[in-house]
Amino acid sequence: MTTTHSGVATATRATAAAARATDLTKVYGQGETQVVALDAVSVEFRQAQFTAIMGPSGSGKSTLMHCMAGLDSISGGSARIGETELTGLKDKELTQLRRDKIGFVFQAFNLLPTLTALENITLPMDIAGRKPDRAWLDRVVQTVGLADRLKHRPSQLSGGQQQRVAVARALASRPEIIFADEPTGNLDSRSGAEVLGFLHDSVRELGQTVVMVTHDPVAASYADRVVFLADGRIVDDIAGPTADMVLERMRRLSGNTPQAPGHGPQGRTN
Ligand SMILES: Nc1ncnc2c1ncn2[C@@H]1O[C@H](COP(=O)(O)OP(=O)(O)OP(=O)(O)O)[C@@H](O)[C@H]1O
Repeated sequence: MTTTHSGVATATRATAAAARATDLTKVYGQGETQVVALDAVSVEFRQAQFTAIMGPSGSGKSTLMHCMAGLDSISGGSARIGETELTGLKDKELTQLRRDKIGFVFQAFNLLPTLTALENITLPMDIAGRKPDRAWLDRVVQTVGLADRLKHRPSQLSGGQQQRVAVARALASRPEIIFADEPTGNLDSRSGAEVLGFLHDSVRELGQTVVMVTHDPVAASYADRVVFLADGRIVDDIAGPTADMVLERMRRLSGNTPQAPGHGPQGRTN
């Protein structure tokens, strides 16, 4: 059993795979300029689990996320979202899969300035012509603590609140999986901690599956599990991470000194 950030055991209830890569290989370029960004990576992201992906710069974190989210083609092996194999899907089918089954949170909040928070949250569903499930939307809004900010426009919200709107937008359609790429990269430590707390709550309280790329050991400590990449391969995989455990692994991998715990968003250090 794994005890999470808030002391609630969730890992054991997570069994089925929300996404899976098998011998996933990604090669960029040809001949002398060829780069093997992913070298036969096999990994599974289980439902209702929060996974952080870490590794030195250039280790393949973004490539893994992009290939698994159908944002980039793969050179070999396979990638699945739920039971759907991404290889062989036509562009239109991939677009539909991303729209229906995947939520994205990026470092930049990507909100539309002329829309209110609520309109931003429901925009992807409005575009898809889908009616939001009211009860679910209410729960999402409560979970991310935005109930009294729904009529505000992005410019009237703090950075942390804007990123919470982006998290709510990703959650609104109840995707199979949310991929978050450095979601706290633009936030101060307090706002970062808030957003990580909400991502964590969305896993624990709403059963969401979240996969997050981060460079920050403290951010990773909010996850149930951390997968480490180096040179396009998975080199470590730890459950119930603390910032100190992650920092120590990062040090071993990179030889550099990454950010010390306490300088990023406040997270678990014990
Ligand atoms: N479009 C591309 N064309 C050629 N090489 C690429 C491309 N995208 C990534 N790479 C290479 O693939 C490798 C993995 O890159 P990737 O961006 O996935 O690493 P990362 O771990 O996310 O790095 P960072 O932490 O710096 O964002 C690197 O060597 C990178 O230079």
